[in-house]
Amino acid sequence: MTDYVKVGNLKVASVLYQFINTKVLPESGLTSEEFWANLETLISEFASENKELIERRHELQQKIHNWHKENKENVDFASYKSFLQEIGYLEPKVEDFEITTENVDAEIALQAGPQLVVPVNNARYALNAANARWGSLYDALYGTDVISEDNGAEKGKEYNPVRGDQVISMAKDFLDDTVPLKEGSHKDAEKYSIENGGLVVHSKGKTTELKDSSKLVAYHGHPEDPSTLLLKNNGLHFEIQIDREHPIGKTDQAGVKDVLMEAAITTIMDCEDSVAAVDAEDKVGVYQNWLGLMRGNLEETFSKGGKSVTRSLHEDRTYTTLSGDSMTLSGRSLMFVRNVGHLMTNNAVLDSNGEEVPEGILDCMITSLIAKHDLLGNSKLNNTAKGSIYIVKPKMHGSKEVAFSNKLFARVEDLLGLKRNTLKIGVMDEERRTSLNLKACIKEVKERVAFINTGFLDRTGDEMHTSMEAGPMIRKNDMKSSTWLQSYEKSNVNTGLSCGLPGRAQIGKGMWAMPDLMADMLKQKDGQLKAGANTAWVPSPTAATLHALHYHKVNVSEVQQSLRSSIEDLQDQILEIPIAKEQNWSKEEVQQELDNNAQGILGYVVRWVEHGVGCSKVPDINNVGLMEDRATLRISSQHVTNWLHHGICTEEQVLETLKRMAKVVDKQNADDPEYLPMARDYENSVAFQAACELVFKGSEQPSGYTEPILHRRRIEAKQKASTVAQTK
Ligand SMILES: CC(=O)SCCNC(=O)CCNC(=O)[C@H](O)C(C)(C)COP(=O)(O)OP(=O)(O)OC[C@H]1O[C@@H](n2cnc3c(N)ncnc32)[C@H](O)[C@@H]1OP(=O)(O)O
Ligand SMILES: O=CC(=O)O
Ligand SMILES: [Mg+2]
Repeated sequence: MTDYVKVGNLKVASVLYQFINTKVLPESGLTSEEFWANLETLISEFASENKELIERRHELQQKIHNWHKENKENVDFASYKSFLQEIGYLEPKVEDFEITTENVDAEIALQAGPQLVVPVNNARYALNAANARWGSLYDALYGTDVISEDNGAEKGKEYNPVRGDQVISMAKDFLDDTVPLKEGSHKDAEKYSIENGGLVVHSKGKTTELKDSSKLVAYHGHPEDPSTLLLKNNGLHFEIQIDREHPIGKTDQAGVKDVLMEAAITTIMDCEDSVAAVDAEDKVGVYQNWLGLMRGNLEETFSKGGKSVTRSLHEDRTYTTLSGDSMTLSGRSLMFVRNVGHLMTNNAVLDSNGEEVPEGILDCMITSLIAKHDLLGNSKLNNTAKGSIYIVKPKMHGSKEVAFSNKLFARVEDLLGLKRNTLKIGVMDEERRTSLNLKACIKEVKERVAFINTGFLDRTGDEMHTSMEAGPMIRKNDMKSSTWLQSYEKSNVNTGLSCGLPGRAQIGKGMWAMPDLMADMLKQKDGQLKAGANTAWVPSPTAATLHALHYHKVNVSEVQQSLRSSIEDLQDQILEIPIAKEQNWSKEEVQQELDNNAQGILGYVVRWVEHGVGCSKVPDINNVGLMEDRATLRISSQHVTNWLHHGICTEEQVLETLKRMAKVVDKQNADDPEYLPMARDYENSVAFQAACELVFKGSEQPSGYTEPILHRRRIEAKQKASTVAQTK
């Protein structure tokens, strides 16, 4: 049971009330009385409109379901499109305009580079993410499958010089590609020095220089024997680190011990899909880490490799420039915070009618208040240099919902004493109604937009749910090459370019969801840059370091410039529904699809519901660990629902599959002493029942979202665990 304090006409969970009053409000410029009164004002002004927007989603969805039911035999594209226009799902075209966002930090406006996402309630990971601005290339290559373990290059327990040599060779290839020498290769370098303000590379009794001398920016140590060389290419820095005493440096003829890459330029501290926060207590867990990041004092102590480690935020990095001045680069990734969307409510605050308030409104007010500390200089480690607060807003449907966020942000600015447009917005383009009307959406936030990003995972879930009645969908893995998805990705870039985002805001692309397949990522993820994105999501710091290599190869601003000449309207292609033209799947293929979906759903849900873990690496049926979050769950559950709905499989078959896969997932978790096996008692396993509900009641879920079921089931599991604890 949650304890509440009555504050004005609100009831505020005691745990939140205490946290805000004692930890957040001091030094924020607001008194407790002001803050809670302002929150009440905000809720009274915005909660009912928020509700209406959700009802509007439902109303449009019902009309679309009905249209498909009535037009099953006879799907005529022109009449489908005019129907969508009539109901307001497709919005009127918008005149050309350009965004005018100001005071955007260089990491967003100017630098192209990786964007890391992390569940903010995990302090260990969140700190690691903030510090992932800089990452060791040697470690990233050595520790991943980028270097194969064949021919004596296995990782093993001790350092393996065969593998190490391959790492060093790859890193030097990177140097030759990025900062080539006038003559010869970095592989032959015997000594680096700085003479007359330029890099001199000594090799075999001769010297050479950089082809482009401007790429050397600064250094550490003595010019004749530097310990660090700071270089810059395509707007991104990296360091060649030299130490002849170091175990690796000792083996290198030039003493190079590592190449340190500027990696996660920006990080999204996530309160949304990678987090399980269902009540006041959980929300405080989320907010307190964000507070620690914004005040620069977050710390976490944990044990790693048998040792106790305390992790805190890294300091900035200071260098000597070639003219002898001092220069500083940020030691940390520039942080965004992702709020939740408009859908959910939370029991952390109850309104005057005793109803839970919209969680998105609460997030906006509290995460902004917390970030105000950064603007006030209350942190020893600054986030923004431009006085901005960066909020990612997910899962908005169409321009009215974006306009609502804009209005909400402006009101929060007033209530917190922040200048207009301090709160910048990152618009996730991850719902069909937003992709189709993106220009109108951007227009609503044209003075505060700091990014658009194709969240293709949620977007795929929405694609399937919106057209649930149109027919059975193609297989999940075929979605990536389907017309709608490719056109949506292109259209997002086109729209971003035509609305003048370059130089002011990011055009971003989605997550690499296979955290262990780094060799594949290295081969493929530059495709997002070639398609015009100046940032793309990675799941881990290691992935950020490796993905940074792509930005050195591809000059995104040149790509964006060249794409401007081929901007076209792709709305009709985006509207192409990915239903299977022929349903000639073999029995085995159907079963394989179900097995894979069921394994992913159960593997993720069991940790969400029973342990409150919002993002997990879950093996698929080929034993590849996949990053699963609520968006990937939305896809898998909606896919099963869709095939069930259209008779591609039966209810018995799905239940049998879920039960069989529950045993597989139980086995995968057998080493965890806290784990509650699902197969022991399917009926009473809250996680198993949640998974069943997600697929068997999938058509009824708003936009196919998984949050309503996950939250309810997590609350149930928490209550069950506390009853068990009390009876012990
Ligand atoms: C559709 C969407 O909305 S996508 C956005 C939401 N998704 C995300 O935020 C993905 C975030 N990623 C993660 O949570 C994790 O990488 C997972 C769950 C996918 C895998 O986690 P694990 O199985 O623990 O990874 P693994 O064991 O390989 O690595 C753990 C190490 O990497 C670090 N790490 C992994 N992911 C991250 C991350 N995103 N940020 C910072 N550090 C990370 C951990 O801190 C840990 O290092 P440490 O021991 O020094 O603390
Ligand atoms: O939020 C990202 C997505 O792909 O969904
Ligand atoms: Mg998403």
